[in-house]
Amino acid sequence: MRTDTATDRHVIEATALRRRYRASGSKATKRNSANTSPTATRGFEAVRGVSFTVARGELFALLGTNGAGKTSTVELLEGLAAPSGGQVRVLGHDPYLDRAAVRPRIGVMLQEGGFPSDLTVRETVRMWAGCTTDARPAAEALEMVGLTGRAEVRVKMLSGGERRRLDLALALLGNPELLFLDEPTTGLDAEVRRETWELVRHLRDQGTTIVLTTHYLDEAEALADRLAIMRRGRIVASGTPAEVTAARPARIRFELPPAVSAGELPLSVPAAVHGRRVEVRTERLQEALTELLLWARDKQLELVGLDARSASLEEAFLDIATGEGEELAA
Ligand SMILES: Nc1ncnc2c1ncn2[C@@H]1O[C@H](COP(=O)(O)OP(=O)(O)OP(=O)(O)O)[C@@H](O)[C@H]1O
Repeated sequence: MRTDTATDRHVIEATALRRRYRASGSKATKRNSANTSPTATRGFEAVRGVSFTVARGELFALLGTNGAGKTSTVELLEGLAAPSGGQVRVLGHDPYLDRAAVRPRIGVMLQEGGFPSDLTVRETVRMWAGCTTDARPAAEALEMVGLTGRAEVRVKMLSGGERRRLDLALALLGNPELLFLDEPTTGLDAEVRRETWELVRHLRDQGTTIVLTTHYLDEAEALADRLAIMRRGRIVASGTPAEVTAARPARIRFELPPAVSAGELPLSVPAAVHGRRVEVRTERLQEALTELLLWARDKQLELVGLDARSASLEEAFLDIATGEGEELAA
């Protein structure tokens, strides 16, 4: 019986987490990687004091450019490596030291599953099920990811997208409370991507806590309850997708009406004019838009191509994750 209410609320608690890759030959290795760069041989701190929590039933996305430290962080949560500093609790346990307690309760979808390619899909799932506590039936796992019709096909004959779905089926076998999805839709076509999103939403709605790393910002925007953006080993922005984008200016675009010059636009709306295209960037979208529309009505002008929208997560991400300036607060 679990009595710890903080644990019930927070499936993951990471506090000032650090991870340093030591010089070559150390035990601190990263899965699927054999980094022999000079940086790696000198030792390199990939995670530099990261703190966050993930609540039960929440879908939390970890974003960042290549090399930001996402995989290095997630591996600490999965118990694949010990942190070099800070603390991590997963389902109330240290995932590295208490791996036996944590592992049966989590599902991990790796970036590259790496299973024997001569086995069929069904054989692969059965083999994996043999290593999984209370595995769900193979047929059920395949049905969930839409691979039922491919059960007798050898893994080496699968497309890249089908392999990702097989990876997902394996991660779901143990009916995990906590699911780690590492770029789950890479290589999937648009339709299968949407189906995967539906499955992920369904799992979340059933109460599965999900940690997602992805390079697709529309995926994070569509799925995440909360997200964190990493840059150079630190979390530089976090919150709901709406909170992360709210701090970024919205934009309004339209065609400058004929017989109107740029100088005649309402002054309190600072606008950039390129040819006849007008673009307004503003942190007060509603106010600026109202002012513009009232001005247009007053002048009886039609604003052709009018398009007003809040910043997308993609715009916010590019601003935040690739920014070269001072580090933003987490
Ligand atoms: N085994 C290793 N030894 C030394 N440095 C490493 C090792 N593995 C990763 N790194 C470095 O740690 C940093 C973070 O890498 P990590 O893979 O965690 O980033 P990421 O955000 O997951 O990137 P990606 O989106 O490309 O998967 C990178 O600079 C990387 O080169």
